[in-house]
Amino acid sequence: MIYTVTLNPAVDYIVRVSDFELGRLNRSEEDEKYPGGKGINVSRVLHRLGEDNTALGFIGGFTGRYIKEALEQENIRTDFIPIADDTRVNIKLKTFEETEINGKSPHITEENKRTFVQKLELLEESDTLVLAGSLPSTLASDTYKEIVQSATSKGVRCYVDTNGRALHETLCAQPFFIKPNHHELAELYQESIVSIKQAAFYGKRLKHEYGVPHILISMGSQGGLYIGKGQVVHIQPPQGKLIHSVGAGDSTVAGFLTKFEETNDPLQAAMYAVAAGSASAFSSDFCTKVEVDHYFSTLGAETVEGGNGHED
Ligand SMILES: Nc1ncnc2c1ncn2[C@@H]1O[C@H](COP(=O)(O)OP(=O)(O)OP(=O)(O)O)[C@@H](O)[C@H]1O
Ligand SMILES: O=P(O)(O)OC[C@@]1(O)O[C@H](CO)[C@@H](O)[C@@H]1O
Repeated sequence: MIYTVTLNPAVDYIVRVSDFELGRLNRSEEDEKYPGGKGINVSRVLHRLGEDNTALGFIGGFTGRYIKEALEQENIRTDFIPIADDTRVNIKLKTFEETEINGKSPHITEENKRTFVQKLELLEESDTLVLAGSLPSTLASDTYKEIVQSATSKGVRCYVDTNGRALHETLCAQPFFIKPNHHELAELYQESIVSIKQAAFYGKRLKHEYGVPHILISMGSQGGLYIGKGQVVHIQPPQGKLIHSVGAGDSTVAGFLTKFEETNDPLQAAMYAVAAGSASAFSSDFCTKVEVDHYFSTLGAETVEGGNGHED
């Protein structure tokens, strides 16, 4: 079974205002609400790609109820832990550019955390765990690291998509897969990364230092760079018009996981990941399987260095 974990979910409130002015009353032309948070987005895309999964995490209040109901309407199983505070609301303001204001995280008590850890104790060897998004501020920065250590010791495959200190600490627990974007990778090394060559350099360094088996660096309109054993491969994204980039990275994670489960081939998985990320970036909601399969059939991969892309 695949489980996604969103410790800090959100209702994503997407507001379109074409002539937005700071300090004035602005009225939206269109607004939409979605159940959000990175793990929840991964759950939604996995489901669209045909992968049965269960969404875990903490939810509370009217916003939490909305998330649970919205997921259940899409036939996605949930097993959230209720908390006292309201789940946050994240504002995605679309003017001539995209501006995000992510809400403050709710309080997670020690008791909430204990209940969650007990739930994870039931994981089995054949399970896959996706840990995605920020940590609520009341949880320690090594929370993902602890979860990955414990799950990996049982043979559970852990996919991690987070940033900053939480990512840095989790690397020591050697998750099966990580998907930093190039800004997150740059932050780890306090460097600037803009080119594929720079991303390859720091991605290889990260692999050498921490031994994470599968690293996919997402690079927005430059596609993705996969770094595996003896493989450093760049996948150029398909052509298309950017409509909504929020959740493109989560679609990338879901794409990799879906194809890897099917083929056990990381290069195919990385290509499917880029196809899924781009298909979501090119639509106003998330990608559909038809779109992802179509883009996947058009993609190629180019070895940056370190083998022909098919070595293990
Ligand atoms: N402008 C674009 N054109 C084509 N593909 C894109 C574009 N932006 C994003 N993508 C696709 O989506 C994938 C993930 O994008 P990105 O690197 O921006 O992830 P991210 O920063 O984690 O995103 P987010 O946090 O918004 O979910 C890319 O690897 C690429 O395949
Ligand atoms: O604040 P975090 O947890 O880092 O990111 C949360 C978030 O911005 O990420 C998702 C897109 O990837 C959105 O659904 C959500 O609002």
